Amino acid sequence: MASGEEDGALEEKETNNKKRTKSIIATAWLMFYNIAMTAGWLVLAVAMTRYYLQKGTHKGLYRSIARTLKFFQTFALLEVGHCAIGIVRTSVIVTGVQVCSRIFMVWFITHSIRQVQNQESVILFLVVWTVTEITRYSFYTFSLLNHLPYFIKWARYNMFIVMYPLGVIGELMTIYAALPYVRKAGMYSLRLPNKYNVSFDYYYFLIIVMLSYIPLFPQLYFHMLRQRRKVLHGEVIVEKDE
Ligand SMILES: CCCCCCCCCCCCC/C=C/C(=O)SCCNC(=O)CCNC(=O)[C@H](O)C(C)(C)COP(=O)(O)OP(=O)(O)OC[C@H]1O[C@@H](n2cnc3c(N)ncnc32)[C@H](O)[C@@H]1OP(=O)(O)O
Repeated sequence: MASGEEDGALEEKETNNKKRTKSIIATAWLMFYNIAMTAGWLVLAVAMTRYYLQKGTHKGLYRSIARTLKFFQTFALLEVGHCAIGIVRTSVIVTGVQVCSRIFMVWFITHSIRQVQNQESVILFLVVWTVTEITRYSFYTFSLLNHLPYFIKWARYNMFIVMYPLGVIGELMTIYAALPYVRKAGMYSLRLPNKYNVSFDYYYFLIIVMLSYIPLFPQLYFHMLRQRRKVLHGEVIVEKDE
């Protein structure tokens, strides 16, 4: 009987040790990830400011920062993994929509359709993303260190109220500007007849993507408003299973 109890206690101790090791590794990784991302977006902020001050125009700005932007925004795909393996308490779906829409903007719009790269709307979403991400990743970094300055917490849960709609306006205007070029070039489209007997029109796909902002964006926005109430006003919010 006594030996059974001892075995149980030993097992519990081992499980706790494993959990602790796992959480130390996860915290170390998140620390590295958040510092790297804060640094990446800071580099982008400095590069954009320098370009604009030196050239006095936004034309050519996107091309000058494209590589760094593509690298750090693509790296953010790991965030979906963080949620999926449970090292951060965030919904995979919410994070997935957020990250995928950004990856889509970077690779399948701005990178692929050169003619839109000098649009003001590109600069709009770039500036908005940069300000948001510097705040967000420094928020996570300082939270992990248990030394979160109030102004970062405040900025994280207030700036999005304006930044989110501005970012969406920039993104939608850029996709809209891309439409005529996509139609003219028949880009990423598959016409019939072909050996697979399927057709795909990227032009109409983009229109569907634009329309999908209508149901999806409010969900992200209201998710952030709930997070804001929870973190800034201490409200207890029962989240539905996502
Ligand atoms: C095929 C094509 C598909 C296209 C589809 C198109 C449709 C798209 C429609 C929508 C379009 C959106 C466009 C977006 C534009 C912009 O981004 S504009 C710029 C403004 N943007 C924002 O302000 C972004 C706001 N969004 C976010 O912050 C997140 O991405 C989020 C996932 C939406 C919400 O974040 P969430 O993680 O839920 O909230 P938090 O409060 O920050 O965190 C919750 C807890 O998790 C911890 N945590 C999360 N990440 C980390 C991390 N990296 N490191 C450490 N910890 C992390 C966090 O600390 C919280 O923990 P607790 O405090 O313990 O709860």
